[in-house]
Amino acid sequence: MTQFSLFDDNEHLIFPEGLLTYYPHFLEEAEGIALLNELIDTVPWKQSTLTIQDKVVLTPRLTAWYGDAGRSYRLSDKDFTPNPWTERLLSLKERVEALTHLHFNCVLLNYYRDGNDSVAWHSDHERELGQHPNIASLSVGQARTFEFRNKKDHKRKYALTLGNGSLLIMKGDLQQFWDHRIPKSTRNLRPRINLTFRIIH
Ligand SMILES: O=C(O)CCC(=O)C(=O)O
Ligand SMILES: [Fe+2]
Repeated sequence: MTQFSLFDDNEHLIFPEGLLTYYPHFLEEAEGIALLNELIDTVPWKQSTLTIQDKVVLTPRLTAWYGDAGRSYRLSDKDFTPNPWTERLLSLKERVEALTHLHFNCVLLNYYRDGNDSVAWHSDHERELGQHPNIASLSVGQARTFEFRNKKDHKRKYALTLGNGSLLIMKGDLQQFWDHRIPKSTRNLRPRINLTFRIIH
């Protein structure tokens, strides 16, 4: 398996090195699509709400958490109990760990049903994730654009396409200095599921 830094050539002069590692073919094409279909059918998907300027709105995607049994997690000052690991998700976690030599105790699944689904600008920089969280992000299904923007200088912006079966490792200072998002698209997009393996302390 080849491993390469995303922002080679000119771009790596601007984008700090060591913040991202991208494996375009962590899963083969067919395995990615099989995983997509299995997860669409078997995961207890939920659509949560968020409050924007005193208005309660539905999150524009479906989500599910899985994690180590027997403990609940605290994230963004909310307590939640994850679903227990399934064999499939545990074996994916172990493959990611074997490749990256990192360790994870939970996974957040995001299901983007079509181009209307999205995640807004944010960083995963919660106290519970630690100062320099390593997050492993596995994507299956429809390729979607993933954008980064420097928190202080919004003109410093990068985009990359996260394809079916790809694995993106986000590490170091990335969450501290950069926001990321999956923008909506007016194109007619097929479903995509993203799995972010994390450690919650
Ligand atoms: O779907 C993606 O690739 C990103 C998801 C994400 O940023 C998150 O769950 O925090
Ligand atoms: Fe994120």
